Amino acid sequence: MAAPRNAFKAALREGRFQLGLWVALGSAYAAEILSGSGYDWLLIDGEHGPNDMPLISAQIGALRHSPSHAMVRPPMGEAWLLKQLLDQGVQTFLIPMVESAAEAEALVRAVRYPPHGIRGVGAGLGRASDFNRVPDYLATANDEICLIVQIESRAGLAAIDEIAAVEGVDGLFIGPSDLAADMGLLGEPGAPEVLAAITDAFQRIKAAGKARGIMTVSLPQAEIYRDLGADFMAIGTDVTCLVSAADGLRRRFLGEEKAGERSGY
Ligand SMILES: O=C(O)C(=O)C[C@H](O)[C@@H](O)CO
Repeated sequence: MAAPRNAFKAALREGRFQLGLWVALGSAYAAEILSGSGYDWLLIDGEHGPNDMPLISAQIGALRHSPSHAMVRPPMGEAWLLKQLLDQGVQTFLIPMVESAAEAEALVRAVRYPPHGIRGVGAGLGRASDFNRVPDYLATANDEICLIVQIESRAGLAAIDEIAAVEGVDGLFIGPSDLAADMGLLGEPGAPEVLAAITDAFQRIKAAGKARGIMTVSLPQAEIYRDLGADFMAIGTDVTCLVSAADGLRRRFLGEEKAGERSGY
């Protein structure tokens, strides 16, 4: 028996668009609720959400048998942290703020067993190997890992061709908010200059044969990114959905807003 098949990675390889949602509430219960909403993938955000290892593990567990694939973004791409997440069963990673091919190569090595990498052997203790019930886990695990690196600075954009050429990087994900901030446009991810940079980045990633990812909380912006050729995209967050629904319900009851007025994302 081999490591579990990574359905998200397979879909990207086959060119099937994957729709996602950001999950930052830090709750396994919320993640389980969202797994019924029909998204192809859910991003458990350890960079900005209040998540630690047990909490991330609980969310991975909640999504384990659901149709929504769990992707995890650790606060940073440290090998020791990736090792723990790998053993908990994380197969798809989104690594923030990658700015060079050397960083990307180190990440590839961090998520692979020797001789291709430096991943430590201990998955028998974790969910990754179904707690040591998957006999061929060690021999097959590398093939099912999907590594997505986030490009969200001018330095990352400058190195994008070299980063995209790294074998073992499956996709490049543009972070419009941080990119805008780095470009001197804090809070303006939809600015024309940022869109021009994203358009150019998408073309370069496509030319390298890698998948193009992005996120937004604006539906009109999502349509623009879709037209630009995004292969996978998150179109909102659990937090913004909750705020929008709760605030909107109260406003509608109080007559401050007509039903549907704030349907938004
Ligand atoms: O820079 C970005 O954009 C991202 O990395 C996504 C964010 O962290 C954020 O917009 C999530 O709401």
